[in-house]
Amino acid sequence: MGSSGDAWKLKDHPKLPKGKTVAVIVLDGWGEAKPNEYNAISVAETPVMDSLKQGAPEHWRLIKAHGNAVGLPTEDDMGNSEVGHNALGAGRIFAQGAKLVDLALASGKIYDGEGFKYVQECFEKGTLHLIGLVSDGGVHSRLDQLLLLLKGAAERGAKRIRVHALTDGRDVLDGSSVGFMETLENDLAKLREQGVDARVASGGGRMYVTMDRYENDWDVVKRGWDAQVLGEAPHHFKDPVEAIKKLRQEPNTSDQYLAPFVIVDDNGKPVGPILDGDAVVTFNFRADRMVMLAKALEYEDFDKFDRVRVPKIHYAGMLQYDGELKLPNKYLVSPPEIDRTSGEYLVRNGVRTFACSETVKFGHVTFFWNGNRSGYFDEKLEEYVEIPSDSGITFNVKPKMKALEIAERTRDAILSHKFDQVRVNIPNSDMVGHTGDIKATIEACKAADDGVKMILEAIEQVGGIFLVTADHGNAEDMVKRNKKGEPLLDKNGNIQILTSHTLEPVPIAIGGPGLLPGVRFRTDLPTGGLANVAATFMNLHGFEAPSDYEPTLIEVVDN
Ligand SMILES: O=C(O)[C@@H](CO)OP(=O)(O)O
Ligand SMILES: [Mn+2]
Ligand SMILES: [Mn+2]
Repeated sequence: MGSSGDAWKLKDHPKLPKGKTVAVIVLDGWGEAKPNEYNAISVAETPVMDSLKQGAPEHWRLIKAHGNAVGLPTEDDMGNSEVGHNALGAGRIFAQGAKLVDLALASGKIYDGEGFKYVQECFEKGTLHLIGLVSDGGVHSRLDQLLLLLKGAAERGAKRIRVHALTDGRDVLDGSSVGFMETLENDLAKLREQGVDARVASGGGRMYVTMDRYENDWDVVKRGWDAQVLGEAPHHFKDPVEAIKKLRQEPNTSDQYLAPFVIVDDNGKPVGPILDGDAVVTFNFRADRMVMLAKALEYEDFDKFDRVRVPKIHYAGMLQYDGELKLPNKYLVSPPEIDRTSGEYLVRNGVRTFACSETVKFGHVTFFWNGNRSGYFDEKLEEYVEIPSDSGITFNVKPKMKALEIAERTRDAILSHKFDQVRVNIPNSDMVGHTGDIKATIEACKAADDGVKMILEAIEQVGGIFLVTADHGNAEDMVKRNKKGEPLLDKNGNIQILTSHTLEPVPIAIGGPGLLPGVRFRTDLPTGGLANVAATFMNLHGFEAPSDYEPTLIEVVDN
């Protein structure tokens, strides 16, 4: 594409009119699965979503939201918000971070780049610190990638390595952090045998330590900073596996919320604070939950918490997490180049756009939607509204979250006639689903359905069009299953709760008084996925999608 305005001009759709208000609603973590007692969506009262389903096959269908359809390495990879919203917004499938890191490690190219060379400069005199999520969840990071990186760094001169491990239990089963830490410890022991001083230095649960997002709660990042950089934490252990086992016995805790700890030597001294002259790599490939730490590590001017001591380090991210902020400046693997997103096209074609969610998902319908880019394309045509999320709680205690507030603001945006597209993420089924609390998740699904109802009523009033879909599954299956699909029990005979996303497809529904009677889902795209949605809503705005976009899901038949 050239840089002239013409390059952005979208062709008129031959049959569909312009000027309709289009609501694009993304239910986070709302997949489709057989009804049963562990399917919180089927158990919940969801009259609006149920009624949309009655519109099948013309106005309701399923689309793929996991694996290759969203640029992940394998069909066993569940979907997630980053890849899901990237695909929804970009209308094309990009090889995503997980895959790009796999390729860079396999070819060895990761070690030839500027980012690795930059951290390597510290290997002679300093310590290499690796900070990130230790699990095989594949949403934010992968343990096998960390192990390869450890080995590769040691082979290339790292003599002293410290891992700052965040425990998961959200993309993987709660309790699995013990096993992951054992695997990591095994590999570190092998490195020690080879003369590399390699150890775990600190740890903590991802939701309580470090991995906050969209600046919802800086205390989370501060707890991590204290442990990782300053070597200060409420709990001291000599052995990280023992640390996890012990801390898991505290009341009301889980892998996700484990208290921060540091590993100390025989004299009680922390083994791995981050010091001047050290190198740091944050090994998560996914952006949202690393951006805040990246700012703390990289920015000279920083007032979000008192860093106490700011070490002079060489810092690189596994990827660059924010292309617009160029954050971090150095990185090991180039991120997917998600360009020419639907958001940018539509704005450049005059479509006035409103986007809204609460803090914990705000960046999903802005940053991820726009190809991991923060900020507006055209301030005059866009308004992004963030409803502040509650912080410091697990969302099962408030399963309604801010669904009502999101819906109200969106309703008002629709009724104001100031926007052509209103785009929202309703987070409940995902955020509460991740807590593993089935009862609360059922309430969450009802709250999301209520939110959809309010938005659809506003669309009805203005004669608009709606498109309702989801970014990946979560709440539709809350139990770990065997290959036959039967619920798995733990050694006490209790079901194993599934806190993670799933591999299930997600629904997509279209409708509203502004939808021409002849518009219906095509039948020749049975494998359609999230990346087909952008062309679909571009059509609903009266435009043809760019030719390299994944094809639209709809056709217009003459009645
Ligand atoms: O909470 C998150 O970070 C992920 C799960 O790891 O969920 P989502 O992709 O829905 O944001
Ligand atoms: Mn999501
Ligand atoms: Mn999620």
